Amino acid sequence: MNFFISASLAFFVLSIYTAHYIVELHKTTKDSAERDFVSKTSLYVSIEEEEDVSYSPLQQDYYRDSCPSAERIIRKALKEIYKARPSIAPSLIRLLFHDCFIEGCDASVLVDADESQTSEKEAPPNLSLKGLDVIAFIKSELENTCPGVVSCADTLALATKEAVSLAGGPKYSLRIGRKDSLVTFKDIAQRELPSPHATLSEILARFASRGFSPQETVSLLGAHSIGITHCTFFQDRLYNFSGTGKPDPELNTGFLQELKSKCPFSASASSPSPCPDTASAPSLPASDYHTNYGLSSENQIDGTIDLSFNNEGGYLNFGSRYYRRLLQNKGVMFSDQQLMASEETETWVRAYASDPLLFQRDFIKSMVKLSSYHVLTGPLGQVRTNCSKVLPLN
Ligand code: HEM
Ligand SMILES: [Ca+2]
Ligand SMILES: [Ca+2]
Repeated sequence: MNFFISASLAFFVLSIYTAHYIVELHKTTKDSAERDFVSKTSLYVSIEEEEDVSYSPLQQDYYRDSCPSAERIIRKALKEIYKARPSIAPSLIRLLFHDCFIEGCDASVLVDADESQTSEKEAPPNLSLKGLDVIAFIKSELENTCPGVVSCADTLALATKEAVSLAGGPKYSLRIGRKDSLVTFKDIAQRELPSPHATLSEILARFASRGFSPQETVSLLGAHSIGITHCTFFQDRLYNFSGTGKPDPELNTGFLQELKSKCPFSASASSPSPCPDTASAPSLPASDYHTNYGLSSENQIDGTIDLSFNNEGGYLNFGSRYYRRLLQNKGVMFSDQQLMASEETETWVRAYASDPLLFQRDFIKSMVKLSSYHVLTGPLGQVRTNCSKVLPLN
């Protein structure tokens, strides 16, 4: 009797899980090649599911037999690169966000355009991404040791985890076993990545549709306590806010002067056209975009602001200093300062400003959630050998 109940319960749970899995399949397959692939393998999916006893499709020790040194290789490589190029840490964190936010953590953002598809990298919010060269380098190290085993999506998630720690953020562990996509999503990236001109309700809606609460959204934005922002993304706030010809009245006046001196007036900010809904890219020449990832931003046409403000508040204030600046109306982008626009989000800004440990705990949870969002696992997806090239299906 007991056996009968638990057996049917198990069957019930399994069928829900399998059904859910298949719904997910349909949601994620944007491309007919991938759809073909899925229909050929869907039987395999259900068998695979019955054998999978773990709750999450990702696993603790996924490469234990196939590539036991994977995490060590990634950690060592990133540590070396970081010494010569500390800007790699924020660049990877942003790269992970842009990958995971668009159709999940599947390394779709890394794929080059070819005859059959455009590239997500060409979507305007992605034009200023950096660190792709470093993922390619680490992946080639992994290929030397365990060819064809470690996915680009896992490489990016694990390298980002190291980057957070190297940049003074909290340490966390990740489950692994992500697979790489067969397609890229340029149009979705263009439409869905939040703009630096977005209002709070727009920002919260984008994150909510991916299952992130307002609190989780506020905690993730703490990543804006490191790295850089091109002047282009907030210039309108300095010279021509909402077409008024005046600065954003919300902006701290001392900070306004500081920003103006680093981002002198340029014609594009005075243009009467309203801010586009998606982030407009800084006008980096193509050669710069493709080859100069490692060069300092001084070499670029557009000026930049250092978001860490020389590690204001101490090196260990990763995160918290961002919220303290928001309390002083010193958010750099309009979207940053918007976190003060509702009581709920303001409450979390205050909490994280005054309690770095609370921030670290919540940031870890949100980063793990972001790094595991909508992953391809099991027979879905592939393990690319070169992160910028999808492998042919057969
Ligand atoms: C409302 C949501 C967000 C908007 C509008 C936004 C927008 C931007 C923009 C415009 C930049 C400047 C890029 C450049 O000038 O090259 C930037 C930088 C950055 N963003 Fe975000 N972002 C958002 C959320 C996030 C999240 C959730 C994370 C990570 C968890 C993140 C991590 C970063 C990092 C680390 C940088 C610095 C990049 C570097 O120095 O290379 N952002 N963001
Ligand atoms: Ca993706
Ligand atoms: Ca997906």
